[in-house]
Amino acid sequence: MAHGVEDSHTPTFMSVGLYYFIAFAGAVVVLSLVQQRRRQSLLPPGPPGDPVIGHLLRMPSTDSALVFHQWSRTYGPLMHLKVLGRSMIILDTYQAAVDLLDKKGLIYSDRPKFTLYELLGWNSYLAFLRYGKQFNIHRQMHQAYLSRHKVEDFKAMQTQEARMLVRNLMESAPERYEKFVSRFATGIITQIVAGHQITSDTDSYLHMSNMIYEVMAKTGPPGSSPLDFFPLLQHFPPWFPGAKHMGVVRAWRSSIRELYEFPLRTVKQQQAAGEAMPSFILEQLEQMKEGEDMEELKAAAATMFGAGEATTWSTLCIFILAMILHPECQDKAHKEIDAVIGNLRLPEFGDRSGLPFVEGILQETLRWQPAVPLGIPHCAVEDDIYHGMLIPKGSLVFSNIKAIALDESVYSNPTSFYPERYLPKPAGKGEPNFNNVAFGFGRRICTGQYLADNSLWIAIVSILATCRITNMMDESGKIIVPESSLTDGLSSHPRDTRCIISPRSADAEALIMEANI
Ligand code: HEM
Repeated sequence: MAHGVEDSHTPTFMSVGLYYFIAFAGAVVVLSLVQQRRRQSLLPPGPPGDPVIGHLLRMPSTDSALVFHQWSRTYGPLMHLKVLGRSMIILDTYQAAVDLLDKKGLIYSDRPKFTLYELLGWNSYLAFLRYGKQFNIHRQMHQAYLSRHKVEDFKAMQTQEARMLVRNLMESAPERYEKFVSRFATGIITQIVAGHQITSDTDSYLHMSNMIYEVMAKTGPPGSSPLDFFPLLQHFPPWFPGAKHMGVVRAWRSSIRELYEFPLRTVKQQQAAGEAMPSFILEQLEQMKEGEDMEELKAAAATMFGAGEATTWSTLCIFILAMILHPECQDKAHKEIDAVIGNLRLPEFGDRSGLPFVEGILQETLRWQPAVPLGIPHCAVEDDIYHGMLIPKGSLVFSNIKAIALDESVYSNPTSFYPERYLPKPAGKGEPNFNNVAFGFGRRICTGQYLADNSLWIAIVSILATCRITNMMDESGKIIVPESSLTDGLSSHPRDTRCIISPRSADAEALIMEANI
């Protein structure tokens, strides 16, 4: 072979490099496949999914929390689902929720990006904020005004509102009961947030709360819209498969913005006229400096409305449903109230510790049909290992509150409504109260829990002390027994609460009608 002429079989520097590169790339691919396999094998168990789309087509269209709980019976307390490449982890037991969301708050306090809620204009609602500086500001504002200590100041107002609720129920036709319960829930929030008392059906705040209920009912559990998994769908018309929630966005977005603007605008006008009542907004305005940005305050106030009304309203409607179905519980509550309070006065907060059965009714209402059955998803900010299982960074982590309520190892006969279960043994079963579950977990636990607890208790005890809730009859005189099923939304609501609410006695009626409200 002549010098300087390359043998075509001798590898050149370039081709050697190419071999090395191909070998290296191959090794990387193999290694990442091995690693992916290993990660897959570490994921919590879950039902089989489809290629690429995962469990998208298998997601339940109703009763998601219950369906997930049924699946968890096969796959265990930590279940993994995947939708369009995104991991979802469903926590089926109290222990798993506490171990992850409470004890590992640094990892599990974020929220995922909720594309649907962003499109609706709810992106700066505390409940949907990512974990960070803005979250800390909003959370601090809420906690300071709704702390266990501060909510003591609202008890007198809540008692008044509860008595007004009972008077309205006694005087109104059955088809208006739910409206008055909603007015009670909204009325408490408007007084706290804006110092505004609702006195008529045409109140602007009632109109706004109806809008929120409607939007919540039409958009399913949080984080479950196809838009959340596939944001490109926002560019498609509502008739396009998966894009139906764009119809809700288009119809309601501008009205939702009004919930941000209206409360602050009105309180500022009242403040200028020297007529503003004490409220969250007024207190914040008084602490703010001239020219300070108002957006955070608007969002924090709007969140209180959004998060506080529908949940309280739905829980009280669940109580009414439970009472229709369980007259024996009403009888026991009546006996307890008569023995402790008598029939010469109405209940007050000071009576609470003396009424353990009524307390059981409240706890059982929260447990029997939780109003927020899947909580609001948390998001893992880094990979985590729990009992040898991998929870990948970015996973949506749901605490299945409904499943925890149905845990037979904690609650005997869990589907039955049985307030005695909370009484200490031997009178009851000494089972744990549910208010440490119903309001969620960790650093994202409900900021309104103490306020809500008081609103629910005073409404429930006031109704029980003065009214009897009975079945309605149809035209043929047959008793209507409502089904105990709930809608599937950010908060769930009973589908049927048809009943008759009437005064328990002439004395009870007189007490309510003569109360100084
Ligand atoms: C019966 C009534 C209520 C129930 C059952 C309820 C339940 C819940 C649940 C389950 C969560 C999710 C917690 C988590 O992520 O782990 C939550 C969050 C929240 N709730 Fe409530 N809630 C009620 C009433 C209220 C009220 C009256 C307010 C305020 C006035 C309120 C404000 C909030 C806020 C701001 C969040 C989000 C907290 C955050 O993301 O940091 N809630 N609630």
